[in-house]
Amino acid sequence: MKVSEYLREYNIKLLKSLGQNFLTNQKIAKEIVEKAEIDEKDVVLEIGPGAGALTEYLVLTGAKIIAVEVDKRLIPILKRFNKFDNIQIVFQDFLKFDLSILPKDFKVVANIPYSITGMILKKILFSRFSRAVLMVQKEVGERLLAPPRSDRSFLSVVVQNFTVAKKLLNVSKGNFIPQPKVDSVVLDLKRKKDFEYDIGEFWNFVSRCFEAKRKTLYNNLRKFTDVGCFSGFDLKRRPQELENEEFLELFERFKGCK
Ligand SMILES: C[S@@+](CC[C@H](N)C(=O)[O-])C[C@H]1O[C@@H](n2cnc3c(N)ncnc32)[C@H](O)[C@@H]1O
Repeated sequence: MKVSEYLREYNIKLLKSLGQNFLTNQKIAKEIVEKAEIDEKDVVLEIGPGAGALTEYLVLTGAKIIAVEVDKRLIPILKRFNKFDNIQIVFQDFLKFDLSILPKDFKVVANIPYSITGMILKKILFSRFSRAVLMVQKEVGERLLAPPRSDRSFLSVVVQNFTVAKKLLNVSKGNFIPQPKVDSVVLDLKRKKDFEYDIGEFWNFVSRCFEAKRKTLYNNLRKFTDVGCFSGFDLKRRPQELENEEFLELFERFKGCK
């Protein structure tokens, strides 16, 4: 059955507040799962399975799938997966879901609710994931991948230092019901095994460097640390102008100085 038929059969009206734009194009769902290169030894987290568009293909990989969905109205639609013994569907708010129960190096494949993208990303990056294939709003995805000296945020710097990040697919808004206002992209975030810092500390540091994006690094840093720690560094630049590696260097200095 098609996604729209399931929704009609169970009389479910999709909610904007839960970011419920369901993927209707099965070819795209299949392609996303193929590009995630799942094998049967993997444990895969799906956030927000919705009516199961991606789940259909995830379950066929033979991997162990844990799907976390907040909307219990979708139980009758998702119960069709009960016949598979490699999937567990948990009806819970993902933001309250305990990721520490998943084994190290688990993967994430999800078309996430856009209104909580930042919180979802934070939770994934702070976990023991190895790779995340995520559909996000195009503008958000492009900003996450934005290089130095373009319109980027602290999250672009964190994501690009902590993972090898690239775009896998463009997905236009016509492939969803209801149709969202914006297009989407699918990102591939592969954790860098050699990132040697505490992600929480690095996250806080970079976010403070970007606190006032239009101000210089000097002005941002002096609010929380001794700028003397960064001697020899050109602090007259704005945070968007630095290379990713320069943030690692700044962070090293900051830690050494504390
Ligand atoms: C963009 S839809 C994607 C649905 C489906 N995966 C697809 O591709 O068609 C986002 C899904 O996330 C669910 N969702 C929203 N907030 C959530 C939360 N806090 N925890 C878990 N699921 C959530 C929504 O109910 C919805 O099913």
